[in-house]
Amino acid sequence: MTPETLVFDSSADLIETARARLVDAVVRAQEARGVASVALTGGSNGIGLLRALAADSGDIAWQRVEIYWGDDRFVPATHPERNAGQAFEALLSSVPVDPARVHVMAPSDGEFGDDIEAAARDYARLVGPETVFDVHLLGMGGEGHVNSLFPHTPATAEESAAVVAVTDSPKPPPARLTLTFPVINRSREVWFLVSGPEKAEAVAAAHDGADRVDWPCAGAHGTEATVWFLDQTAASQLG
Ligand SMILES: O=C1O[C@H](COP(=O)(O)O)[C@@H](O)[C@H](O)[C@H]1O
Repeated sequence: MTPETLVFDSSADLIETARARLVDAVVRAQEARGVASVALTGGSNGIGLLRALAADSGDIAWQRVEIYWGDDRFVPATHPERNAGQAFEALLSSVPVDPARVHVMAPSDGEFGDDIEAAARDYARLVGPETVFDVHLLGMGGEGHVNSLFPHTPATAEESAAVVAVTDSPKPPPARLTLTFPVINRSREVWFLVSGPEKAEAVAAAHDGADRVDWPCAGAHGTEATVWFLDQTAASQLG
């Protein structure tokens, strides 16, 4: 399926359109199935989108949103690099979510202590074989990583486990938990939120059908839609 690629003058414009479309996607999912399911991402635009939603989340019924994370850093719960902590600060502490529907990945001082493999198995059990995200949000690194799936790593090659532990992430912090491609790619919609000239080569590689081993961003797609929200600099190498 051909991805939809939207190019904006600025990341602020990108975020505002993604916000409006996410409100619409969540409301439609709630109308169709009662509960919407969203996988969040960290990163500048991912957290910017959550801030924008805190200001205006339209008709979203927050009690009926299942919230997951695509990845998180395996550091103490209060560490500033936790994607979950940033998401709570940006949005989740100010909207009426159902705590039982907010599925945080374990931190390194949580119930599994520093046993990152046990933490990965636990999140894989939680996600199970059935969970399908209505929208899986993705940021992207300049080398094309999405979630914590980096080029030329076992996590990126994973074909069965839903969640894996990463202990040598090239981007700090080194210890992370991440959803894998089998789970990302059963999402109804996968949205990339990408800005900055350092991301342009990876954006172009994904659009040119690169191998996900080299450019992990090339391997992520939704079953119903794949949408790239780009600023002009990130789109600058598109043909
Ligand atoms: O390490 C990570 O980076 C990506 C992208 O971050 P950005 O600030 O360059 O947009 C993020 O999406 C991912 O969740 C995170 O763990």
